[in-house]
Amino acid sequence: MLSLHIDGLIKSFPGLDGPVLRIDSLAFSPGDRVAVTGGSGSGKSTFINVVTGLERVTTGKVVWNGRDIARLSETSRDRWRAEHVGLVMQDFHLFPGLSAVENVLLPARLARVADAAMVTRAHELLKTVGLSRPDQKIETMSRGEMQRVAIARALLRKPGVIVADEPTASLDVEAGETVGRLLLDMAAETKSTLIVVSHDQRLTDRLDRRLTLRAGRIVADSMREGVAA
Ligand SMILES: Nc1ncnc2c1ncn2[C@@H]1O[C@H](COP(=O)(O)OP(=O)(O)OP(=O)(O)O)[C@@H](O)[C@H]1O
Repeated sequence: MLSLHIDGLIKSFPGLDGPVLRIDSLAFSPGDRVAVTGGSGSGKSTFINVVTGLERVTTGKVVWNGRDIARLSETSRDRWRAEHVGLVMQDFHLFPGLSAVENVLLPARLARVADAAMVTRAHELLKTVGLSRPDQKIETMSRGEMQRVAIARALLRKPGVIVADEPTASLDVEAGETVGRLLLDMAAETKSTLIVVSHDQRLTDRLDRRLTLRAGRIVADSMREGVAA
């Protein structure tokens, strides 16, 4: 579980009139489950990119458990992210030619931390997400199955925070329901802080807190009553 404190964050791109993201102050407690919503171009992906260190902020602090990742070099941010963040992206970022279990293990192998226990965990995670053929090649899987592989991969190293960008967007209702539930159940199991960008109301209604972005600003930040587990 990780806490997040953002302070004086500005993200600008050259050639634009103003910042695409501006957050004066924001805090997530360890284990928070937060939905991030907002219209197209409101800054949701930029928010994810800066809180995970994929992008460097222009100014400001992004402090995870006391560590300001905005001050780290790109290499150190990459290392920090690999250790602490489970990323589930809309387009999966899986590798064709590799099997389901090879995809789950790939980041850990690249980080040289894939020991026997992790191989066992990869197989267990695939079972948990409902996939019984660990050796099936990615390119032969349905989109719902691919998203489950991506979730298993994100959870392999028991990340302190899971960040999912539109995890149900390209799935039909039933697969989206399954993937949403898995994400919540598994975040609870690893006690991870959970940040989900989504337009899927069935999914966002299950989260405790909802941030709404407009033109790069947080325009609403609400706790939800009677959240379904
Ligand atoms: N690398 C970049 N260079 C210039 N402008 C950028 C860059 N990345 C994002 N932007 C701009 O920043 C704004 C926010 O983009 P962002 O992708 O964060 O929005 P979003 O809320 O995720 O949108 P969508 O829901 O359409 O994916 C947009 O106006 C976009 O054009």
